[in-house]
Amino acid sequence: MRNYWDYIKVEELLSLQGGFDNDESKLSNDEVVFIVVHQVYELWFKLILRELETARDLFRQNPVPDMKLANAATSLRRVVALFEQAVPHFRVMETLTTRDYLDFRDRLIPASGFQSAQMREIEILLGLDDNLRIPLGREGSYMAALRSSDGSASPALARVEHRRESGPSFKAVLYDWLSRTPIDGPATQESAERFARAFIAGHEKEIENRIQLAKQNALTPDDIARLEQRYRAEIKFAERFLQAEDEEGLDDEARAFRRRLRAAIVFLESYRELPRLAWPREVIDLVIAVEQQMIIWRQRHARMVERVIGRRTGTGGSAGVDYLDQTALRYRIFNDLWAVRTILLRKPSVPLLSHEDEYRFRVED
Ligand code: HEM
Ligand SMILES: N[C@@H](CC(=O)c1ccccc1NC=O)C(=O)O
Repeated sequence: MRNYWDYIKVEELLSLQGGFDNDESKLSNDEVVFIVVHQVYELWFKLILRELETARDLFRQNPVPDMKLANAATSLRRVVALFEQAVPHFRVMETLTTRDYLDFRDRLIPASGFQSAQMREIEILLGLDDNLRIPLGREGSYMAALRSSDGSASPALARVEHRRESGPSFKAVLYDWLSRTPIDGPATQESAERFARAFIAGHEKEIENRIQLAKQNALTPDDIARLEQRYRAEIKFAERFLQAEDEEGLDDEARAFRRRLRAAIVFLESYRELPRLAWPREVIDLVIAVEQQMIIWRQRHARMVERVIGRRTGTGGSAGVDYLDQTALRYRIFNDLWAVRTILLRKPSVPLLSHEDEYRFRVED
C-alpha cells in the first residue's frame, strides 16, 4: 500500500541529524538545530539548481522556443520564492546564542559552509566569473576547499567539477539569446547600433526638457550649469555603455556582441508593452530578482554570522564576516542587466520605432 512514510522517506530523513559521529543522542538541541538548518538550506539549494538548470537548458536552444518563455519565467519565479523563503530561515539559527554555539564550534574546524558544493554549483550555473572570487585565505582556490584535509577528492569536489563541465552557464546562454533580439527590424549589428544612436538622441531630448524645467523653476544660472553638467555626464555614461567602451580588452567581435546585448536589454525595457517583447522583458526582470535575492541571502547570512560569532576568523579559515560582506558586495553576475536601469528614459523620450507593428500579435484578417 502506498503511504506517506515510504514516499517521503521520513525514517531515513530523520536518521540524518547525527553529525560527524552519526549519533544524535550525543548532541545538544543547539547542535541539532545547527545541522537541521543547514540540511534545509541544502534541500532549498537542490530545488534552486533544478529550476536554474531547466531555465539554462531552455535558453541553450537556438532558436529559443518563444512558447517556452512562460515556462522559463515560472522556473525563475520559483527560484526567487525559494531564496525569499531561505533568507528569513536564518532567524532559527539566531536562536543559537554565541556561548551555546561555542560549546561545539571548535569540533567543526575546518568544516565550513565554504564547502557547500550546491552553493558553488548555483554560482557556477548562474555564471559567476571565477576572477571575481575572493580567496578564502587558507586554500588557493575555492575548489581546493572542497578537497578532504589530506588533499584527496570528495563528493563535494566531484559535484562542483561536474557542474563546471556540464555546459554553458545560464548567463552565457541568456546573453546569447538577448544578442539575437530583432531590434526595431532585423536582428543585425546595424539595427542594434542604429537603435542605440536613436536612444542617445532621446537622452539629448530629455536633457533639453529638464533644462527648460530648471529655468522655469527659476534655478540660478550656476545651479542650471551644474545640472546641465550632471546631465551631460549621464549621457556620456549612456554612450559609453551602449558602445561598450566601458569594457577593457574586448576584441571587435566581443565589443560588437556587448553592443547588441546592451541595445537589446534597453530595447526590451523601453518597449515592454509591445506584446512580443512582454515575455522576454519579464524573463530579464526575473533574472534581476534572482540575483537580488542571492545578494540578500549573502547579506542575511553575514548578519547572522556577525550576531553569532562576531568578527572572529571562520572555521574555514576566512576573515569571517569581513570576507562574507565582501562577497555580498563584489559577487555580481548580471552587471549588464543591472546597469541598464541607470540609462532608461521616460516613455515620452524613447525613440519612435519604424517597425512597431512587427512586435504586436498579428490578428489574421
Ligand atoms: C552559526 C551559523 C553559521 C556561522 C557562524 C557561519 C559562518 C560562516 C563563515 C565564517 C563563513 C566564511 C568561511 C569560513 O571561514 O568558514 C561561512 C561561509 C559560508 N556559509 Fe556559513 N555560517 C553559519 C551558517 C550557515 C548556514 C546555515 C548556511 C546554509 C547553507 C551557511 C552557508 C555558508 C556558505 C554557502 C558559505 C560560503 C560563502 C561564500 O564563500 O560565498 N552557513 N559561514
Ligand atoms: N564557518 C563557520 C562554521 C560553520 O558555520 C559551519 C561548520 C560546519 C558546517 C557548516 C557550517 N556552516 C557555515 O559555514 C564558523 O566559522 O563558525
